[in-house]
Amino acid sequence: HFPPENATVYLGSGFIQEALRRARELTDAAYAHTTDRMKMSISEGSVRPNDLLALFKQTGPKTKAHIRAAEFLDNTVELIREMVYTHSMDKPDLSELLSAEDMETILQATGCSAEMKRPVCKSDCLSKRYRTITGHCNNRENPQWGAANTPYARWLSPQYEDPRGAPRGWSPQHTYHNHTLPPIPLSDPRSHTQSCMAFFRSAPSCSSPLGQREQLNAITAFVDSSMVYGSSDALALSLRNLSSPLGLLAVNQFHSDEGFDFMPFLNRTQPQLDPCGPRQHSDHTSAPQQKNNISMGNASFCFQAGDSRANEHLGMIALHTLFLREHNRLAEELHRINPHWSPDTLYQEARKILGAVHQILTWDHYLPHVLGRSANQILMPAYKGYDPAADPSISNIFSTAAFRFAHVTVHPVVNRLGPDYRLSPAHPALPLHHSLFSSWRVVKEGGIDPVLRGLLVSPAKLQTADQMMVEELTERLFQAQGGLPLDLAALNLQRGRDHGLQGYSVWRELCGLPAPVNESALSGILGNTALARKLLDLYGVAENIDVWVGAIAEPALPGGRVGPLLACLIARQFRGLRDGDRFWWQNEGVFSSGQRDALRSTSLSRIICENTRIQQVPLDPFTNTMRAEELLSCSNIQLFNLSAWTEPDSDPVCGAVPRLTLGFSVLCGSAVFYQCPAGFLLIGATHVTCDPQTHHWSPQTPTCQDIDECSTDSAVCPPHLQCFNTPGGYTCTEAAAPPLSASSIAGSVMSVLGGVALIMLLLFCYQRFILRKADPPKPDCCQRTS
Ligand code: HEM
Repeated sequence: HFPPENATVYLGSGFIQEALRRARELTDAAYAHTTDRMKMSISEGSVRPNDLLALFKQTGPKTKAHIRAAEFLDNTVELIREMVYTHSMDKPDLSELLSAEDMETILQATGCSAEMKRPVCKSDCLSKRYRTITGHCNNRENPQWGAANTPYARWLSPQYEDPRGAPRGWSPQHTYHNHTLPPIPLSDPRSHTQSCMAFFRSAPSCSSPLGQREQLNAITAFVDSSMVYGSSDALALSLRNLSSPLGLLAVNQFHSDEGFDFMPFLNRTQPQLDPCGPRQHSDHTSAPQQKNNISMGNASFCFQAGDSRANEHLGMIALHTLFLREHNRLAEELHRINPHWSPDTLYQEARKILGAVHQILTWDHYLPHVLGRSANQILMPAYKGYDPAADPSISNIFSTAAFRFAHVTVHPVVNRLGPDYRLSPAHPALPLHHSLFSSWRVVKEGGIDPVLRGLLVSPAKLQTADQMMVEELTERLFQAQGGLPLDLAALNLQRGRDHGLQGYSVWRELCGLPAPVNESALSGILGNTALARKLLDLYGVAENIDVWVGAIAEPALPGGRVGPLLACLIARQFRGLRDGDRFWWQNEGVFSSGQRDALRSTSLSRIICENTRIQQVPLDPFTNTMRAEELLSCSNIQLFNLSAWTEPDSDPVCGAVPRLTLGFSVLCGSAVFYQCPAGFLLIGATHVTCDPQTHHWSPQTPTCQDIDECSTDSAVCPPHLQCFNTPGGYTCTEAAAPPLSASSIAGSVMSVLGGVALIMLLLFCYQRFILRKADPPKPDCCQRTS
């Protein structure tokens, strides 16, 4: 079966099939192992900190399918390599040994072929108006750019320890610039209780079958409020309230926040695995009542949102809840001004507004504080319109290192404040690890308002060289969920190696910043000789420093929270996300100029005022508010005026927009699109267009016709019940008689009343003319009853 030396013969199908068979077995065994591990967690009745890491990833069915295919592919390629090596003792170059057909066979068999298929993009007016949920087709030429379940972009090629993707530092003997990479130091307090910290590699993606390992981004890259709506169609659908005619998102059916909604609970099939409830022995600082598991029926405690990290921190829960409420508020308001819009249109328009709001809050209100005003001006020049050549995909360096800068800004204490912005005994301040995965606290401890007030007036942690990350994150991460705690700093460093990120100096060079060649250069860059020495003691040379730690060690730029390297990397990512987004809120044609003007006035404070009971807010929630006197009353905050979303009722050329008496319509360009309510069928065209020649709408306006479910589907009711059609629905009843409509009920009441009146009259006549025979009869009296 094997090619002779120096032959350019391909491996052949028998060989490929054997590799595929063994790789499938290996992959299945790995999945079975994970299932067993999960079963063990269930039988132990606990979620271990490492299981929580798995929860961090958005593993919907589509992501799972891609990961499985990629792992199958990875195992196949690895096996082929091994099989060739054992036979020829030669380091194989698979690109020479696998023909194009062999490669196609492998991609088909593993499922990667289907995963990498170019999506078909719709081009009707409404598809051009709204983003897809998955982010596909934003870029028409490169429809995968920025989409969910695509690999992270690389700005620098990866550097692994072998040609495939072994993590940097995997082999203790492997050296980098004559130095080994440092392991977690032995002085770690955990070394008494655990010899190592479990770590799972990020899943590979299908994208580079024979090349180096790439990781998968399961969510959309775009700042599109996907944390509210989800990044997969299935999740997006499950987050909606499909029975509402208002395009609302589903809300919690068990609890409300004094009239305001909570997110629904996640419907977990294994409630034991839910990490969000109070823990029986979480630890000694919990109040006794918090230690008892509170029953929520069969529902789980974790909230369901568009992003799986929603429950990770109380602040995240509060913000996710806030945006859910804002969607529903917007949809209701839009319905008020456009009652002819369908639930889908209301959902999409509210989603579009929330996406724009999120972009404005991020770019205009948040980023300048991260980069510093002057760096922001230089690195984030004014918007010049959509650039189809700009790739918005999230880069590996951004997610694995740069945007994790914020881990060093996380405060160790979560303040929850009362209406007077003071700590109150009702909801005391919490150590950070008690606020992780603790959704029950907003349900049972005063809703989201105290958490939001805490966020509004508590400063972020200031990063210092001697305490980069708080111990709450390095010593107690997920401790309250049981098991041995994790260390977020160690995870960040190891993740960087797992993803093959190159060292600190190389990234500085990419940014046009001088690479530190010696200790004094590094001391100059870090503004701290002791820190520079410590890093060089550990890593030997600056090229070896793990980029995350090198980057956060740089002092912040004036008015910002990050140093020059992070500013460069973060700004580059955000420029791509802005310029490469066809639905960017300022891109011509996305919103009207009136709508853009309204959007410009948006603020996080306004959203808080409109969706909570909070009465006082800072003018700019992204700057630190020190004193209660600096707060403004909500009545002084500019409200969001949606009048620019009122749809015109006439077209300049064709006049009045043809609407449906029963049914929905929406104007898109010079066309009107129609939809019928559930239970009705659209008869006629799905849309009509304004004909500039005739000045008429054509073709004819459609109508909505009631569907007779009883005659179209005989099995609609159980066999022993009879089906009766009603407008938009049907009923199943035992009685043979049809259910009464409103008009027939009124008719029946009239008949009964008439009958009673008749009897009364007969009685009256009987008494008067039969019992009292002496009186003369009055014919008109009895005549009236006839
Ligand atoms: C209490 C607050 C936070 C906690 C407990 C937390 C925890 C975590 C954990 C456990 C991971 C996964 C680590 C790994 O295995 O690689 C992670 C990843 C990450 N975190 Fe945080 N984090 C927090 C706040 C933040 C903030 C404020 C930001 C940014 C503004 C942030 C940005 C990120 C990013 C970008 C990733 C990588 C995501 C990915 O690629 O999947 N985190 N965080």
